[in-house]
Amino acid sequence: MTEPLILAVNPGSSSTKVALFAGGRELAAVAVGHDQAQLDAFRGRPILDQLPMRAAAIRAWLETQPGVLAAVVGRGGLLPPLASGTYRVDAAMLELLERHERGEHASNLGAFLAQELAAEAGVDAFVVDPVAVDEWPAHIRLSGHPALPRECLSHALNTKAVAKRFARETGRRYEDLRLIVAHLGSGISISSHAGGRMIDVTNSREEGAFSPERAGGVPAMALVELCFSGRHDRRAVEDMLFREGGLLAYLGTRDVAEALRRADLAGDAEATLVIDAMIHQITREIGAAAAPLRGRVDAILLTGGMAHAAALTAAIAERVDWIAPVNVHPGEDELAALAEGALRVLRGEEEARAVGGRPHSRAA
Ligand SMILES: Nc1ncnc2c1ncn2[C@@H]1O[C@H](COP(=O)(O)OP(=O)(O)O)[C@@H](O)[C@H]1O
Ligand SMILES: CCCC(=O)OP(=O)(O)O
Repeated sequence: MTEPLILAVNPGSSSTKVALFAGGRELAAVAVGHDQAQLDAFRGRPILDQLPMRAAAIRAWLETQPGVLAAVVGRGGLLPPLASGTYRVDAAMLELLERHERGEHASNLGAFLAQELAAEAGVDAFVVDPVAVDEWPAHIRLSGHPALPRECLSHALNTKAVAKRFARETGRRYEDLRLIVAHLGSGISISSHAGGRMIDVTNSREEGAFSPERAGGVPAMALVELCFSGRHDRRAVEDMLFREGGLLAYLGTRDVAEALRRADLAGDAEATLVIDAMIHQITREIGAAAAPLRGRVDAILLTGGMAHAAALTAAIAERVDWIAPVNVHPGEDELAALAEGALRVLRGEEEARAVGGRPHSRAA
């Protein structure tokens, strides 16, 4: 029997990663680049304005690929807090994403792209483990003021996929492991896992370590001063924190390999200081993530684009391997995790959920 052909779509801030899978096997993949001039034209506009451009780029690639699709699956965006799993894209989900009450992010495009391409092929559209996956116990939500609750937004898709892969490879069940997963990409989220749940995680939009382009947690009173200084409007402050913070703000580059080269080969003191600071913040958060696990941690998993840099992962491991052995899983496994999530539903191993809470019937 031939395996169903699944198109997986992962919209990022500057590219859309796309792959075709036959069952769990990747047949072809591409990162459809969107050039800076194209992206600049969308600056300050709603993220959904990018839909026609991104859909056209995927369609052009898809036309070069043989085969008949069985499903399309996209990265899930800033939906209301959800359980981990595969969700059918429906009108309620699209309406929630259109309202973007939890914020704008490239992942909000995933359901729309999946829906549009699936409709053209006459098949179902899904998202898997959206960034809004929330498995927190109640006390984790308190920040220190009731007007400012903590929010769970993270790289749930890659984090869960890497944790489950580690479990498989070591012959154990994810549910039986106590893990810390550090997703080290353009944004950073560092999570504690126990009993098959992500019981705490630093929100990669606004907490924790600074990253190649995000400020992470910043001093609150200084932020208040900045916001009311009259020198910056709301958009400018958001950009300082979200797209133009971290490494980019300090060194003028979000390219970690370049920053490491500058620090190491060019002996650039500023680059050395900033890299040291980022390593310090990452390792401090990993240390903090051990507390909810009572210090009983089976492994620390380092993943995301930055985990390609051996010098960086070695420096992190050296500071945290007193907690647990450190395993490195460079890059991200998001397209495969998307395809696997859709496949579980197509094979009847999992029932697709609906954002409304109840599982969808196939006819919905
Ligand atoms: N070989 C590498 N060495 C060092 N840093 C890298 C390497 N490859 C990617 N990165 C860094 O990883 C970051 C992007 O990570 P990634 O997980 O692809 O994030 P996202 O998908 O959120 O854009 C970039 O800042 C990039 O500089
Ligand atoms: C919004 C939470 C997930 C996140 O930060 O993803 P990216 O790093 O891909 O922007």
